Amino acid sequence: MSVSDSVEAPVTSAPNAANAPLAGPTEAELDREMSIRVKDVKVDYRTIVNPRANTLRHTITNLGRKSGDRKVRYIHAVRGVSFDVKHGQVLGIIGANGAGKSTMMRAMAGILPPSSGEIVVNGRISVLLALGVGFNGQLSGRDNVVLGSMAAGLTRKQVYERFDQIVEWAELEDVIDLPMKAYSSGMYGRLAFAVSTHLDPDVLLVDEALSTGDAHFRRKSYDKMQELVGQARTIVIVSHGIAAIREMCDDCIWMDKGQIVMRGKPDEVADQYLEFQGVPPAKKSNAADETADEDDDMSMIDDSLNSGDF
Ligand SMILES: Nc1ncnc2c1ncn2[C@@H]1O[C@H](COP(=O)(O)OP(=O)(O)OP(=O)(O)O)[C@@H](O)[C@H]1O
Repeated sequence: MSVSDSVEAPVTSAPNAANAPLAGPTEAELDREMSIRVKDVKVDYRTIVNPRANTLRHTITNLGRKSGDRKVRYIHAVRGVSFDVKHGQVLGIIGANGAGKSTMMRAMAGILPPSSGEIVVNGRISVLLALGVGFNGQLSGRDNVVLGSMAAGLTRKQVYERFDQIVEWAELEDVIDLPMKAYSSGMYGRLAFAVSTHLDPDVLLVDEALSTGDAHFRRKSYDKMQELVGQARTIVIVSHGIAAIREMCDDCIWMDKGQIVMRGKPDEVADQYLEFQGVPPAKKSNAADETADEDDDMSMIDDSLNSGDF
């Protein structure tokens, strides 16, 4: 007979610390423990629409004129999204066009303030976005590397220590002193990728930037990402390249119409998402080459988008 069979616990109405349910971490503890916390975040864009400008004739005859009956319209891009990301987790965010993925990334990067809710990020962030935030085309590649790295929190000394490594990785030694407006979009993307991945970030946010450059650089970028994944950094990747999400991420969120539809293992979430999209079952592939059927069309679209986005 075991001790637990022979001895009955005293029945008491007094609170018993041993029997009390274990209290989970408090909000404040989670804020410190997690790498990223997104708490009931909403992001709205404010746009101006002219309700009368809905005909081609009206548009042409009133081109350049200000119309008196313009209306403000709010686009609810992110509608009450909550999730936590642990240190070292690699989270993929997938979803259809306009689902709110990039808006969510911009909010996490601190570029776009949420309309409501809260975002907590612990550690130094490095952001690699296909759209918008980038280098100054009037400045040389060299100046942009220095300014971009310092803006991300590196000291002048740290920047100089890493400078050669960054330029060498991007293979842009010959053009580093040219103004960046003279760079091709692929060259621009290579330098952006090199800077953001050589900053030793605690948190790396990558939005549709894995398909930058030619085949050689895709492979290089993929290898660099794998290296960062191996270093247990927290990484959030937004991509239409489902093969890359499957291979690199250990967690995945599917967003639609500004909300989270599903969160789970990348394979499970990706399969559900593709089924919802009416895409045939996934074929395992090498993400570096993005040869999967499910990705081919999307990476071509990404390419064309990336080419003009910097
Ligand atoms: N600057 C902006 N001003 C107004 N509306 C915007 C702006 N940027 C995005 N939106 C709108 O917000 C919604 C979410 O857009 P977002 O770019 O976050 O989607 P996404 O999931 O990243 O899409 P995609 O896969 O096409 O890149 C869309 O309805 C879009 O039209």
